[in-house]
Amino acid sequence: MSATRTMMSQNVAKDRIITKFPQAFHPDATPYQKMNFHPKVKAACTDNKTGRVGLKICKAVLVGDVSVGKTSLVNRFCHDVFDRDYKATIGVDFEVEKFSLLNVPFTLQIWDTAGQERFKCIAASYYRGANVTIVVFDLSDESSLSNVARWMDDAAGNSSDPIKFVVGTKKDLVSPAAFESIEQNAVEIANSLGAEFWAVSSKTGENVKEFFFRAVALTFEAAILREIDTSGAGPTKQIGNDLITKGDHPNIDSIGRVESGQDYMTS
Ligand SMILES: Nc1nc2c(ncn2[C@@H]2O[C@H](COP(=O)(O)OP(=O)(O)OP(=O)(O)O)[C@@H](O)[C@H]2O)c(=O)[nH]1
Ligand SMILES: [Mg+2]
Repeated sequence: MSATRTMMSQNVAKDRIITKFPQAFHPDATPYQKMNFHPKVKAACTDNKTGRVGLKICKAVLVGDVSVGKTSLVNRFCHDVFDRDYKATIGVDFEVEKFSLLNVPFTLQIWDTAGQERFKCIAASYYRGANVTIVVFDLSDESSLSNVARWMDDAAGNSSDPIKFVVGTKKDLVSPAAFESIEQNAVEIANSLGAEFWAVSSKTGENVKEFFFRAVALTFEAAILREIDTSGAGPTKQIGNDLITKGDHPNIDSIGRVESGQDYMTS
């Protein structure tokens, strides 16, 4: 997390506070059709009772071909920087980001894996238990899109029903006409995989924060709903207060996904 970022209470930076439910990139390119936080989730957050909950830190994993822009996407979001030079990721790396949603602290580990084949077996051991699977491809390189299904299979197949995204990067490199054409294909593929589609540019920053906020909100909501369902005692615990440092490998519980097709319009 950037040291210069203004910190608020609970050590959450000002620009990591989510008060409104972030919307999908495209309403026809998502299985997550809800428009607002679930009323039960809002009630749980308003209640704000302390205590421990089984849920630890949630985990997001980025996978995809070599050089599609996974590290750049993480660096743009976590550090607001962009590097034109390519430095291949060796094995895996991760960042920890703290958020506040509806005044409740929530922490996401963002795992950045290597696209190079020779690191695949290392990266694969980190897929397990991911709450969010993000398959990244390069909007300026059709071949990276054709590998999306395979990456999703590998990564999401090792997790328990994660929230799924297909993210096209380098939007700044494609003309509007080229974008329209590849977007159509990408939306079809994302839909067939039960994933939500996004198009971003780590160079300009376009849609990067919006994408991560969306991923965080869907993960948070699913985590709280699962806690409410499994505890049976209702929303009386505080969620997301555990901290980890690099090197820790917590055994994170997988979370249930919010039923798709629901539309929570209540305020
Ligand atoms: N123009 C432009 N270039 C980008 C963008 N994102 C990444 N790049 C460039 O693409 C190259 C590869 O980016 P990385 O983020 O390192 O790719 P990666 O997917 O992490 O690659 P591996 O770690 O090898 O799997 C770098 O030269 C980046 O500067 C983008 O949004 N726009
Ligand atoms: Mg990388």
